[in-house]
Amino acid sequence: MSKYKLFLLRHGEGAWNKENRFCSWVDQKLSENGVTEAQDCGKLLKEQGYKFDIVFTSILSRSIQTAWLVLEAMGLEWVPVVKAWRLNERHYGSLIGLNRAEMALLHGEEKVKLWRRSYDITPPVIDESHPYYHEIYNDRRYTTCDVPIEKLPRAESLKEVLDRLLPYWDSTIVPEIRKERNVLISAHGNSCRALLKHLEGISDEDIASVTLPTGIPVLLELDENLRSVKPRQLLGDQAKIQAAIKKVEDQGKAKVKKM
Ligand SMILES: O=C(O)[C@@H](COP(=O)(O)O)OP(=O)(O)O
Repeated sequence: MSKYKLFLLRHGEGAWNKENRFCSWVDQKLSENGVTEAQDCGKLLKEQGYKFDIVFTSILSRSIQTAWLVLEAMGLEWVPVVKAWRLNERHYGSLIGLNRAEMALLHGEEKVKLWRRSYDITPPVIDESHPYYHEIYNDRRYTTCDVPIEKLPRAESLKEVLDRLLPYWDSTIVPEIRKERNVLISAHGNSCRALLKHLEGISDEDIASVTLPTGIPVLLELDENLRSVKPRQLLGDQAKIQAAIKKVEDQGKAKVKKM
């Protein structure tokens, strides 16, 4: 029986989503389109009569900005926004900054699909020679985490995302849900996929075909044990949502650059 409702949201389109680059722990703001997506998401939730008592985000700007825009559109600016690195996007290691279509040309679409969607394959780690290494690990936000900077990930599989996210889910988010607070998690494609895998009991194989578009609220209905009891609902125009999912999937296709 459905006892609790929970919303997951992948942030609105970010600048590097648009450029088809692996963004991961690089802190990019929303694109103009991403701002509109987040505002539209808030309007839709308001129209449908939903309210939030607390919002959880990662410590990456695109998820925080999305939460703010959603709350503003709902007239709920006063609602607390709680941030944690444990909701950050998956750490894509040395793939960070690279263009997916170019990687598909170089390494093949299958390899890029494995990197992006397999459950337990960790991409190559980032090291100090990587152009974004210092930008990430010298960022003051990472001194605020519950683990020291040197222990923070250097690359993660989806499984490793779930391993670092679950303790936070259990200790901090679950108690709010059990208090019957209306919770929104504004996070990322892969941190939301990891949580979905856990809540819906999706197999290691089947999670590969779950793709989330930007700016679309995902409604989950959970039972007493916080397990999903109904198929997830992606709210909004279903044809547009399917097209947006296909667009994300196609980001990993090899495209020959026009001369
Ligand atoms: O890191 C990124 O570039 C994307 C996910 O990339 P894919 O797994 O879809 O390749 O994360 P998000 O935009 O949700 O923060």
